[in-house]
Amino acid sequence: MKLEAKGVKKDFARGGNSGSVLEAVKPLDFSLESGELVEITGRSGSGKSTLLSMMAGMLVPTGGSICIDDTDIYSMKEEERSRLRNDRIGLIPQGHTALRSLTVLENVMLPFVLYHRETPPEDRAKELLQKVGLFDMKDERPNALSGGELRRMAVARALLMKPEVLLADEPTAGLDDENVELVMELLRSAADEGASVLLVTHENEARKYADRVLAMDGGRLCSN
Ligand SMILES: Nc1ncnc2c1ncn2[C@@H]1O[C@H](COP(=O)(O)OP(=O)(O)OP(=O)(O)O)[C@@H](O)[C@H]1O
Repeated sequence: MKLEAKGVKKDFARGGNSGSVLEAVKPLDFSLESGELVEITGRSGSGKSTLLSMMAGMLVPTGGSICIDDTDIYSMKEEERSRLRNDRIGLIPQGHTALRSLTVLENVMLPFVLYHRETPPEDRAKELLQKVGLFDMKDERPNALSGGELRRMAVARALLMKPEVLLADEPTAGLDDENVELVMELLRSAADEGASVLLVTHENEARKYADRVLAMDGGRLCSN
């Protein structure tokens, strides 16, 4: 699946009623093909997460379009876009997004629970928990997990539905070298199996897994 940003931009209102605007993402073009892993680096505040949220169908651009296989996702009805997000896009957002009332296994199965009615993919969820080293914690509640363990749980959740597009915002934040490698290998495997993978990271270690490394600076994207 091809994910493409065409002249996409995002402005945020700044300074209350002063009418000033922050151009968090300046008009840019970017495309992500099946089977490739692209890394975006850049200073804090340069617009990386804003771009990723727009690509994920979570944040309406101020201008331009985000297309999946030539369909503008923001021209879809909200319900259709949310189904597309759930079925075809795996998102690892910044920070922690665990539901505290569910177990680790149930948290990983969430993308399934939201829309599907057939047999839950429990075996796949367990296999992913094994891969991220959390199988023994599958029945715990998220508050028993460390920050790094919660990140790894989010990686397993994003991979559950074998998404065609995987968008990861700092998926290795707070992980030790061994776990950075483990998570990067999972993202690389997803790309090798045909997913389009976009990764925002400050992690130097991630470079060796990427097909392309781009840098964001002041809302602009350039090759690195
Ligand atoms: N909802 C919002 N409302 C107003 N300004 C915002 C909003 N979200 C982001 N910004 C601003 O847009 C700019 C880009 O933010 P963004 O989170 O995309 O940066 P980033 O490169 O991902 O940073 P970091 O590496 O720290 O996560 C920042 O100046 C930020 O303050």
